[in-house]
Amino acid sequence: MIDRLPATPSSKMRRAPSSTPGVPRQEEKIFVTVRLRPLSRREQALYDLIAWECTDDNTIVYKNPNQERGAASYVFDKVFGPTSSTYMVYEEGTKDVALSVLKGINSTIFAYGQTSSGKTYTMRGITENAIKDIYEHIKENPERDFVLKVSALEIYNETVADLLNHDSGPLRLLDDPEKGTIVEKLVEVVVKDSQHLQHLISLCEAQRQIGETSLNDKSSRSHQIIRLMVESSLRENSECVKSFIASLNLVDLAGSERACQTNAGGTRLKEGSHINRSLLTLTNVIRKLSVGRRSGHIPYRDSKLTRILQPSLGGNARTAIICTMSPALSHIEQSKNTLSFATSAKEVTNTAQVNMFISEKKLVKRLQKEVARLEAELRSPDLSSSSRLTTLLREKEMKIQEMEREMRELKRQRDLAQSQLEVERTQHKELKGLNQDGPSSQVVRCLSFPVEMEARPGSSTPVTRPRNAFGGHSTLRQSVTSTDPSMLVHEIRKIEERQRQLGEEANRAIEILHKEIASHRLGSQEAAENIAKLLSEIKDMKVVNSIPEGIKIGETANLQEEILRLNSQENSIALLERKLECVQESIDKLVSSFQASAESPDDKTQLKKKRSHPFSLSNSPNIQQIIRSPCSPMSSSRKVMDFETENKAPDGNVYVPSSEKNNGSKKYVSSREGTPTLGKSGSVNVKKMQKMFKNAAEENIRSIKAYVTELKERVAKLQYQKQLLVCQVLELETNGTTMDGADIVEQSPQPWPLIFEEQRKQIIMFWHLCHVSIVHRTQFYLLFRGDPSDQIYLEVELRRLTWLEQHLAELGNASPALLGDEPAGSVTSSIKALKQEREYLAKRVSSKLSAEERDMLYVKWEIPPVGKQRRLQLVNRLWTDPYNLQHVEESAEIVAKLVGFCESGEHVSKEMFQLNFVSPNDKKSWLGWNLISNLLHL
Ligand SMILES: Nc1ncnc2c1ncn2[C@@H]1O[C@H](COP(=O)(O)OP(=O)(O)OP(=O)(O)O)[C@@H](O)[C@H]1O
Repeated sequence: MIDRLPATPSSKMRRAPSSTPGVPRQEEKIFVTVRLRPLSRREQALYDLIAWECTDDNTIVYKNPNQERGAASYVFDKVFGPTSSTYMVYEEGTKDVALSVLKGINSTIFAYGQTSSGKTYTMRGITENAIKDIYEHIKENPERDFVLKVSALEIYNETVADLLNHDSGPLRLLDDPEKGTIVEKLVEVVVKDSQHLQHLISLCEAQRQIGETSLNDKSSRSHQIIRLMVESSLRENSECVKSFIASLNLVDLAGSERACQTNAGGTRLKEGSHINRSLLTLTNVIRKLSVGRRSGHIPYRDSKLTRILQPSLGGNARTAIICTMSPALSHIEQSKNTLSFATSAKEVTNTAQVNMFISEKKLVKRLQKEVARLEAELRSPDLSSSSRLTTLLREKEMKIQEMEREMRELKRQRDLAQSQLEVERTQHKELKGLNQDGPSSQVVRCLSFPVEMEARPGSSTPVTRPRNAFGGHSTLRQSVTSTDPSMLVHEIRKIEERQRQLGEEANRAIEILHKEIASHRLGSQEAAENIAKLLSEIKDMKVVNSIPEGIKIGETANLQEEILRLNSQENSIALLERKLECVQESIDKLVSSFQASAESPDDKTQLKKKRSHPFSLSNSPNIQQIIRSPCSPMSSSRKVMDFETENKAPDGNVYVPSSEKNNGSKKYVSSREGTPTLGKSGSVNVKKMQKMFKNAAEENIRSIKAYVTELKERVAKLQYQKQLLVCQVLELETNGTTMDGADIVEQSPQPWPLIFEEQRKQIIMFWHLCHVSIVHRTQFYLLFRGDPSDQIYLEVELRRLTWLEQHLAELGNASPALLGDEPAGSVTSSIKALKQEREYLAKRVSSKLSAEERDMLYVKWEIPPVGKQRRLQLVNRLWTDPYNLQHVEESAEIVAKLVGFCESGEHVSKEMFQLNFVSPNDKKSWLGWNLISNLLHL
């Protein structure tokens, strides 16, 4: 724990750079106060004059009573006049520093001044108050243990003596590399309480060298240092082993004196010269320190006093100096010297820090406690292990119960699946029995199954499965797993029905678009051309999109025929899709040409355009119907609501004074902001109207665009559903030629995440076997991550790959990798294509990956540091291990970066993802479907 340092006047404080990690240091200047005593009886008797005055708490002024001239003033941290009590001096000048010792910070308080100026008088009071406060603090902090030790010494004639052990004789000073200067054999007494301490201090005083001078009856002839060591730590039961330790030095210096003033001779003269010499060293040290440590050598070693006080002078301590002064004019020179010393002292900076140490005693106790605890644990091992075993057993039991429950559920599901399979087998055998003409006609016979069997009473064929409406994925999945040909035919028809509805919807949209555009005939040539083009495209679309309604589900259905028919329709679907794209492009052009014309600065042209193309939405009443259409992405948006409200006829007009002062006419505007209406004067805000019309038209076209996009996506979805059906037909055909009913895949119901993992593993394996483009693998892998809606895509991909793999095995030389472009290619060419793709990706390594990323990948993928074509080596290692899922994941990440699959920011719609083996960036549409048809050779 690190305690905050005691408060210090902010003017004196600044943070030190943290040089000692873990221990806070604080730079702080010495706190300097001046105390001016009253005139002594002796001075009064001599009619001495008062030469000093404390003008405020910080300023002392010299006023020469004999001269009228101006006075010199000195400013310090605190100045105490003759009426100030010692308590006040303690409270305001030294208490804060003194009590730092309780928080682990060394502190020193000393009094400096000429002889008889009041040093001893002041220090005595300060010591008393400090002791009182220290014990008060100890009382208020019972959670801490405090240990106080006291030692005392005097330096008399440059000899150090122990004031608590008078018989010890002169003591030596030793230099300790860690502790600094120490006084050898100095007795340290453990203090019992405050009285004990007071008593010890009084003993010291009694031992101190005192002599009578002409200035002071009891003049201190030595420097006295009382050192109080304070150790504190948290009490026994605490886990904290850290303790504070610090010392408080209470220093009463001997007074500087002038022999002429003290009338000293003999012993006193000798004492005086020693005193003055050591005080001179102290002054030199202070002066040097005051101009900064860079000023060079600091002469600490020139006196014992400065050696001992070294840490307090610019070192690890907080220091307060009280400079005592006589107010007498007769001592003016000495007083000025004192103030000069004080002025230097206030510039000296100390660096105090909290002194912490690890209490060995506490550490030992804590370790002993820990050992005892461990021993106790060791002594009763059975207890702990048995309770652990019980917990483990309970956990195991719960697991077993859970597994049993799962087994029961699995059994139930298996029985259900088996009974379903039985039904399937019976059905299949019956169908097989109808056809004896070989594999292909077998399929035809299968497909000749009556479509609406339930509707035919008296039918001999049992119908066990209810015919669901063909709607969402769940129904589709059910149909996928069933592989019932009649269901397939039924589903194909349902899809067609949906497709037809979609077509109708598209036609309606296009018609409205047509009307809309017809009502907005633009004036410019370019726009007119655009419109003409758009109209012809729309016309084309209507032709293309008219999917024959006449095809009715006949008495019998043939899957082969169905596929042929689907295949022929496919062209029209692809055409529809392309046309939708053309319409979109035209709309884009229309918008841009309209914007260009609207931005024209020519007001006349604007007006002309406005007149000829009033973009009034009232011209297209059906547009709201489109927007409200359940298929429209705008159907529920707040935008539509605003749009409707914004454009309807205003409820009432509000009079607004016109700002156009040129005609001073009054103008009426709609109560709705921005919707103009004709004013009584007939003036129209043309620009405003143009802007409004432009916004409305743009909004309209945006809605249509969104709607066209949605149509495209829905067409794409239908395509996938169809693809899935075709795959089923293929599978059925293959099964029909090679297997009997027993070979129909028995699927145990599994949770989707497991199915997903399984299918994805298979797909990865097929990709590898079929040398599929690694860009395709990456895109598919990253797009389909196990969402339940991914089922259909995985199903299609898996079926296609299964079929392709079989197909390759049969042909021995087909090309799965180039399915989109070369349906009849060879394995060799697909390998070649893959190689080219890798070379292409290798070229992107430098531009798409940073040098750092490259280096990291080279290391990770173990590409030798020297060697040619490191980039190609890296790419060649991608997607090479289908068994290692981490390898697959990492390969996908790298390829995605190389092709910018992730960074493009574009939303890659799953529905729009084409299951052909080319990049989705390739603009070709529906190649996947064409490919399947081609492979079917239909
Ligand atoms: N602030 C004060 N108010 C009243 N009397 C004071 C004050 N300061 C000092 N005295 C008196 O002045 C006399 C000299 O004081 P003191 O002995 O403390 O001086 P000193 O600086 O320690 O002298 P020396 O250096 O010679 O030891 C004492 O009689 C003391 O009582």
